[in-house]
Amino acid sequence: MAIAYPHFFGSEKAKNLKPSLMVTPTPSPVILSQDELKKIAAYKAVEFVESGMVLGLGTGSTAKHAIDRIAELLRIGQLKNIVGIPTSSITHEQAVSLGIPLSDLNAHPILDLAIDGADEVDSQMNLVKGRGGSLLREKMVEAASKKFIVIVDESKLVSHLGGTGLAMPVEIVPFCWEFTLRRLEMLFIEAGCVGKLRVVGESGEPYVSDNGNYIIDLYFKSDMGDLKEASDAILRLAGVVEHGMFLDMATTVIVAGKLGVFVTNK
Ligand SMILES: O=C[C@H](O)[C@H](O)[C@H](O)COP(=O)(O)O
Repeated sequence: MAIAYPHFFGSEKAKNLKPSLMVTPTPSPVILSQDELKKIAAYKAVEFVESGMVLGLGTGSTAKHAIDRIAELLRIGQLKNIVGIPTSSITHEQAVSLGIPLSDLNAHPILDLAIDGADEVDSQMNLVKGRGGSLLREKMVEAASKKFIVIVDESKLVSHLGGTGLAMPVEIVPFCWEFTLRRLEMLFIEAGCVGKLRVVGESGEPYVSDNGNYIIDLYFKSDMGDLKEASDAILRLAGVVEHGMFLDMATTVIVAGKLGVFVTNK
């Protein structure tokens, strides 16, 4: 057994986690692309899917591989009677095109398992999600799942959330969005927080989520502090719908990297 990424899942901070098991060594000296690593993690996660499950279907380039694999196993009869709950319109479209039977949280308020990617994973299995804009539906579906497997390539591992200089997304209502953006920045003034309205490409037009909302991407110059306090403070702001920190939600993280595939459970 090998401890995966000792500075993350083997660290003092992570002692509530079961040691990671390296389940598959990556064939050496093959150099795998990031997308190939995402696919390896996704396929490993699908090994946990059983016939008859109600499944949360994540969003993004990693989750897409998992959905392709689930559809393939359904087609060849290795999986049966799966019901998928999609976390975005794009995942809904992908699943429909692959013939995966779908439903929603109204009909299935408790899911057996959700599988999704992440933008950042820390040593406590806390996540940043939503750089693809789907954080709200993802959080609703994944919070309703008995198990939530996160699938990432090793580039997503971070020592603390928001510390990569990359975005921590917050979904807000469009009404007076600049006001909400300033309030968000004020919350984290000591961390040098700068908020930017997400726009579509070069158009300058606001990106609109599946729920008709805008996304503010928060960038931090230094640590945003206690994550639970940060989460509560963001959610207390009127105008905020949800944020992309997924705290204490993942039950398993599957990391594919240069050394192999590692599965860590809570
Ligand atoms: O909104 C997007 C989702 O949270 C994705 O799961 C996340 O951005 C990771 O995406 P990817 O697998 O493409 O890196």
